[in-house]
Amino acid sequence: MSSIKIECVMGEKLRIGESPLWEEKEGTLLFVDITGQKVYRWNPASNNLQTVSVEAPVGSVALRNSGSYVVALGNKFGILKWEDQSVTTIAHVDEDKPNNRFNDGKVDPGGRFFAGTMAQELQPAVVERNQGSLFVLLADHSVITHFDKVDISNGMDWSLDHKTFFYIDSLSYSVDAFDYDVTTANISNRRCLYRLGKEECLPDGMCIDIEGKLWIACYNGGRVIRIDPETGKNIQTVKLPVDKVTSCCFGGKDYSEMYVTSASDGMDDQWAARQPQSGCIFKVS
Ligand SMILES: O=C(O)[C@H](O)[C@@H](O)[C@H](O)[C@H](O)CO
Ligand SMILES: [Zn+2]
Repeated sequence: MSSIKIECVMGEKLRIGESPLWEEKEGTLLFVDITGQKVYRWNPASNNLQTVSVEAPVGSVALRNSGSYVVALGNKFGILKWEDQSVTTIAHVDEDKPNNRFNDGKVDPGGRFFAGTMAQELQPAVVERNQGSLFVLLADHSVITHFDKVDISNGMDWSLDHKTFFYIDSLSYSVDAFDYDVTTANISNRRCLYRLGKEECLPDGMCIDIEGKLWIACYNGGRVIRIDPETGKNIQTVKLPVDKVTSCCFGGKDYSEMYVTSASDGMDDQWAARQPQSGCIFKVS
């Protein structure tokens, strides 16, 4: 990425765009609008945009081998069948915390679905603290709880050798690393890899690139940053024309493009007028 091009490619204004994911087989980008309670499938080549409305805030979506999707919806894991727009619940979490909802999630290198929860926000980034947990959905639909006392469970990914799990609890302003055992999904030895600076603001979604470097979406920081997990240093900053940058993933031909989601919830009229593309999806190439 020596000379960088940033384009707004999907102009529908989402409330909280999140969980972008490239579906290679279809050549489509999947993503959710959390508070808009929708899952989207968008084909950049044809610009065809499909939507499924769901009955609760949807934090994340992931692919299944069978062609359907798994969603982290409200306080449930569900299977989404696109053809009949149906969601079937397969597991519940946080049943003692009716104000909680799922947030970001991702499939690990062993095919398990990791997703975390948080208390519903009173306004963006304002939550009752310590209410969330990080969960793992296994193939047999049983659920493991990795840890609790999370403020806003957010971005995650795994190192290319599968030995490290990277995780963000947004209000800690930190990107953390754990040792990872891909045979058992065990995590251990939590440490801070990178602490966000003032201008970077809140860490939100993240993804890893083919060189093993991490890309972090900076909510209210208007940028994505590239972190070297070996040195814990910021090695690149890419600014976007909106402040509420929420998540990122690689996709497109040979995964050579980065798609970045954004949000529009929580902006007053003046702020929204200054950044009319808030809530859109950007392509960085
Ligand atoms: O998208 C998410 O992860 C949360 O649901 C959002 O509400 C914000 O990003 C959060 O407030 C900032 O961390
Ligand atoms: Zn997020």
